[in-house]
Amino acid sequence: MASIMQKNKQTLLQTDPLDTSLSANNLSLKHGKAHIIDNLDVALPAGKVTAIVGPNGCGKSTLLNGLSRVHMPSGGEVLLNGNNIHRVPSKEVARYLALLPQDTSAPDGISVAELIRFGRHPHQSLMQQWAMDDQQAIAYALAAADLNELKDRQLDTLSGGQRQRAWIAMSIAQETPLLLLDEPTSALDLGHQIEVFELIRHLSQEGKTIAMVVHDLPSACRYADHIIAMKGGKIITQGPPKDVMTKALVRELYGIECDLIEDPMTGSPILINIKRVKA
Ligand SMILES: Nc1ncnc2c1ncn2[C@@H]1O[C@H](COP(=O)(O)OP(=O)(O)OP(=O)(O)O)[C@@H](O)[C@H]1O
Repeated sequence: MASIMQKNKQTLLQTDPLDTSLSANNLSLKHGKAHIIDNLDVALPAGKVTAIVGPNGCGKSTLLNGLSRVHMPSGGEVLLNGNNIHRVPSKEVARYLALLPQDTSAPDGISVAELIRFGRHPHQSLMQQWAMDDQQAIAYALAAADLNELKDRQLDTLSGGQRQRAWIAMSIAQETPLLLLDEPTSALDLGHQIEVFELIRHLSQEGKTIAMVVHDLPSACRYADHIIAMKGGKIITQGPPKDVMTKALVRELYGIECDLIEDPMTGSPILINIKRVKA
């Protein structure tokens, strides 16, 4: 039995974050009997920020969960560094890939610092439970998510936005080359949204590959290098924001008319004159 397990397990070892890759071939994902994603091919550009956009229910979270091994495919495969992710031991996957899901839950009474410490679990072994690296990663994550003043508070006493920052900090503390974030700024005030998006950009400049589900199109265009636009479980277009974001796409995705202008500071597309055309 042990030798069969050994044979099926695959090893990933990559030291340069830019060598870490995540892709899917012919990926199909179901909820119960409902086919949500069918035969989808996707590859996250290494070292870049990818924003996944599309209307409610189009399958963005399902795709992210499929890519991160949370959701078992009904067909096709997800490849982490070229290996079928379902054949890689969980702890090894967790050293490469962190997922911040849309719905999070934590044990009752846990503090912010304790939650963030969970992020270090994949790096610990029986021989070495806690090291200087862990301490530094936690200090970095606390500062990055602006949580130093809240680190001893119980998670369930925080506001929704504060709690969201604590979960972001946990993902950052995991120090993985791949970060998959499902609506990481949905509960944040404008100031903290910008901080989180700038942190995401900074992490990608350090070589991390990041995919985030975002509803706010101007933020997706401003902070992502690559947009994946989804509808009905399919990728309808993808590419750099300036190439992808058109009036026709916005109409197709959301049933709204708008004009697009360039942000005078960044050159990224902004929507104006927005009008609903479809009920
Ligand atoms: N646990 C579940 N059981 C059954 N159906 C589900 C489940 N989770 C999601 N679905 C369905 O799968 C489809 C895709 O859902 P998903 O959450 O991936 O969409 P989304 O694009 O992330 O939506 P949103 O923008 O609202 O978060 C929807 O029709 C949804 O109702």
